Amino acid sequence: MAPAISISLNDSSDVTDFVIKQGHGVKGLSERGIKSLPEQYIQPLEERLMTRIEPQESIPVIDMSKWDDAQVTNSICDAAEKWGFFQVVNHGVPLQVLDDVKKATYGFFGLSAAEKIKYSKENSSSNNVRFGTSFTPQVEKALEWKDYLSLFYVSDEEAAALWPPVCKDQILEYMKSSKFLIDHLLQVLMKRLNVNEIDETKQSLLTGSVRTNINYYPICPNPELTVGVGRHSDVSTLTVLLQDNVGGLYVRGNEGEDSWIHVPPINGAIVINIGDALQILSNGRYRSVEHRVTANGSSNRISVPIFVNPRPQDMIGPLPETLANGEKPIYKQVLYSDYVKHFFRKAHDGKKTVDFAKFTN
Ligand SMILES: CC(C)(COP(=O)(O)OP(=O)(O)OC[C@H]1O[C@@H](n2cnc3c(N)ncnc32)[C@H](O)[C@@H]1OP(=O)(O)O)[C@@H](O)C(=O)NCCC(=O)NCCSC(=O)/C=C/c1ccc(O)cc1
Ligand SMILES: O=C(O)CCC(=O)C(=O)O
Ligand SMILES: [Fe+2]
Repeated sequence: MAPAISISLNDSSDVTDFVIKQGHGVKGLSERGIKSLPEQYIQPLEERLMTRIEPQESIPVIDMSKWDDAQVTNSICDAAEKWGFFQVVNHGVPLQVLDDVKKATYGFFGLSAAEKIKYSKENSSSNNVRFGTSFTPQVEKALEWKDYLSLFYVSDEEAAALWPPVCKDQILEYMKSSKFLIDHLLQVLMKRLNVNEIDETKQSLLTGSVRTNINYYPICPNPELTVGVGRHSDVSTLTVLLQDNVGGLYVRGNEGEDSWIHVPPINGAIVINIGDALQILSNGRYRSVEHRVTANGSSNRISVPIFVNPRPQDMIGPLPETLANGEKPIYKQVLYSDYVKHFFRKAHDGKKTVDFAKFTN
């Protein structure tokens, strides 16, 4: 553990300097043993309280061993319509690959601040590699208790040149081993929308670009006052999310106001969630559901989401097949990179991002 250094926690600009400018992240604050949460991390009450946690509810866990079984494919589509979230087991991604990427995540965040800061927005030689903290600290009124590294995949060559050597191979392997699962899930989901053939254009809309994040949520001195990640829905088509065994991910449930369901860690399982792009492409049939991560007072937590997305230059809107029976389009056509920029330009704001793509009469 790093030696104690004196930072004045009453002075929020010192904290910002230490966490953001020097690259220590909230992990650095946590490891310095701070006893109370710096004020800029204190979230408004309504963002930290979950008035109704449904202990008896859970999102579906789908055994993928019989890939093509109608029961399996139906439960995938049903889950995407009802919950927007499910877990998969026997998914074909080797458990060793999952273990390796978790270890590599610890490897990256275990680097010194001086090493990690090389990948910050200010220092990174490419926009495709970014180490950061919270979500968009420049615009957030209250910060989130999370550090991350975000990697936008262009090619193996670029990854070899730009991604941190300590985690590059393991992340690439995880992305590659998940490809079959991703393609299969999307094929199944498309079939219910009467899309029977995924041509090149559709392939691009569904899987044209991939961004993988590694997230680190260090032990927090006052977990009840802040959040790991605030309420948001992903802007992806779908997200393949690996979590460790700590827990703390909550998904908005269907039982009225402020109902939340915990996503329990299951060894070897992968969480799948529908993102805004697929909600838009399916004209609202598949749901991109709000989720959040609590801060934890006793354990560090990591997660590794693969965001499968349209390409930035794609126009997204309801697929023609979803409108074939006269259904009215809920969403207009939007340029995907405009949509993503809109998401990153503001603090987390629940499900509001998708309004950007809604017809406003
Ligand atoms: C619109 C992008 C992201 C960037 O466009 P660009 O025109 O090349 O411009 P920049 O790379 O300079 O980034 C534009 C802005 O996007 C923001 N940004 C660019 N990536 C990032 C970044 N990973 N992090 C946080 N700001 C960023 C960043 O704010 C930046 O603003 P600026 O402050 O002016 O540099 C473009 O690369 C793009 O469309 N990528 C394809 C798809 C993509 O990455 N999709 C996102 C999937 S991520 C997702 O679903 C959920 C993510 C998430 C993440 C954290 C959470 O807490 C919760 C959820
Ligand atoms: O850490 C998690 O389990 C979820 C993180 C998340 O929602 C995200 O990165 O979009
Ligand atoms: Fe998310």
